[in-house]
Amino acid sequence: MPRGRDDSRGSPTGEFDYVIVGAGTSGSILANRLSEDGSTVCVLEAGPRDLNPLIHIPAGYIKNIYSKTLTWNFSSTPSPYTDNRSFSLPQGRVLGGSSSINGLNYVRGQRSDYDGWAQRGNAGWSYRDVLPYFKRSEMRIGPGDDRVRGRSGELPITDLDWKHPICEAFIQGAEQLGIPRNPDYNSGDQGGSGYFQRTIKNGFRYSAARAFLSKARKRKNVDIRTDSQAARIVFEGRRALGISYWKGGATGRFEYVHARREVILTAGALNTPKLMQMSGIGPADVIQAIGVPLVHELPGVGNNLRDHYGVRMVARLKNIRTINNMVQGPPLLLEMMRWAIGRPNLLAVSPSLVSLFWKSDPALDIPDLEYVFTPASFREGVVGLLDKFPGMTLGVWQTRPESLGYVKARSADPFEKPEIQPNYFSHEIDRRALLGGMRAGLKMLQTKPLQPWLQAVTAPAPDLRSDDELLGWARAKGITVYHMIGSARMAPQTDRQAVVDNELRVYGLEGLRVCDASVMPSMPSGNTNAPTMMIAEKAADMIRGRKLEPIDA
Ligand SMILES: Cc1cc2nc3c(=O)[nH]c(=O)nc-3n(C[C@H](O)[C@H](O)[C@H](O)COP(=O)(O)OP(=O)(O)OC[C@H]3O[C@@H](n4cnc5c(N)ncnc54)[C@H](O)[C@@H]3O)c2cc1C
Repeated sequence: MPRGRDDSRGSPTGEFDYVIVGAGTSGSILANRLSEDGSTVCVLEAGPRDLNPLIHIPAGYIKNIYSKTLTWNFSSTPSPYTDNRSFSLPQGRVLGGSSSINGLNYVRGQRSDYDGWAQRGNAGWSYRDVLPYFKRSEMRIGPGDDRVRGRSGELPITDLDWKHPICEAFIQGAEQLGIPRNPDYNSGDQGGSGYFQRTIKNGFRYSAARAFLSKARKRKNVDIRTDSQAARIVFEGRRALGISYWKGGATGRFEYVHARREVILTAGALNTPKLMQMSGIGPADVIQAIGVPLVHELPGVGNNLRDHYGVRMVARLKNIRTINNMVQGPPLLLEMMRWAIGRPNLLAVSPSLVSLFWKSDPALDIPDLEYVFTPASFREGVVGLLDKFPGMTLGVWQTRPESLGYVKARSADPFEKPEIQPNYFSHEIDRRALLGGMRAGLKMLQTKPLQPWLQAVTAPAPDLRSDDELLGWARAKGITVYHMIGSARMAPQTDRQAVVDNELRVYGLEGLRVCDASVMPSMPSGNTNAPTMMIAEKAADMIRGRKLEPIDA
């Protein structure tokens, strides 16, 4: 019988109060919080344990995002808006999920992101409501206003300790363009530039698994099952009863775990909608096409997928050593030694060092662009290899994209990859914003403080400066920023695309919630790990019938 069409549930392997599918950013937090009071929790994770040392050394990022074993190896369907290119879309497939392979930058977004979620009918998700949940996870090490920053959570957030003159010159140059320094872009007031805050402490990456799951793992009431890939949510009528899954891959054992209270989906914005569709929840045509019985029609499952789409502008430098020259050959040994003795070093930095949030149009009242700056540059057309000469890179993306994509299961086989169409750059607003971002970025790369070292801007090439040329370059060279969200959208039931209510319960069904990046109603203005953590923290309280007091700050 083909995989996934097997009507049996699989061999029973016990029952728990909660069954969580996916031990990534959100699943790790939920496992930790839900087991605090003695409730029993089973966590199913398709990937392996996080034993690979490159997960834990921040510089390992550059290898692991291309790992065949630690990611899902997904790629996008080509689209004419991005010159019919297919994008590699890595998602973590290991304990910690994408937080084990991500770029380590901690960014909460803007006050108006969450106020916007509430205004669109999602009561309880305004900035004042979500702020206590951002704070609860966080162990901020460094300056910050304690009204908005957490000090006693599980996740260390540190400042960059490795400095480079080009970074300072870039920030000074931005100041000369009227973009102020911002001492804390996570304070609720995002505009300006400064250094990224990172999920790194003492030279090590703090994935959600390291920060949260490691605590849950020590409890007897928690069972973490790796190499266990959910194949189907099992229903009795409209109630989710448990999960059928493959232990040990496609040739392994087919098993079933029962949930006494709830099944919680935290498989990420690509796998959660795929699992729902394979379980008969989603758009009727998609369910019919994959040949599984329709359990509940929800047209929004898999739709409303958003991601950030950005470009990397590059300049060649002279008379200075940049990261390019410091991590190739013998200088790398020096950095390794510095890492080993706990001195500031290049193995313990996030891939992007300087942050800058600004506006694509001066008429806007809040930033709509995120810039990431690093004194390093990649070889043109070569994945993951740095230039041999000194260089600097300024990436930019529009923070709140309007382009909408989708995810569709291609069959009922859990091991078949889904069709993913992000539709990057398909919306005019996105193209206008990125054009403004490129124009401002080119100025930022050529300010007076950078002149002593600047040789030439090499990408986009100097002969590409008209609107059409820059947009053409962005279409041809743009990249994913790996921030998939929105494919199981939280919205009031009056919205035809709504998948979950404001307590993250799946509409029309019982005992089933989605608590990961899929539920975001719109893109927060920044990277998505911190907002996903906030969602999981809040979900844990909703499930337990608790609530932290809102904070007015
Ligand atoms: C390369 C990369 C770089 C990034 N950089 C940053 C950054 O610098 N800062 C930032 O804030 N954000 C960043 N992000 C985004 C951020 O990491 C994600 O938004 C966040 O981790 C999403 O959390 P999640 O819980 O929704 O999903 P994930 O963390 O991806 O977790 C999903 C988990 O579910 C498991 N799973 C999936 N399907 C199944 C199944 N059927 N059965 C069992 N288990 C399953 C997966 O293996 C995975 O472990 C980056 C992401 C990537 C991929």
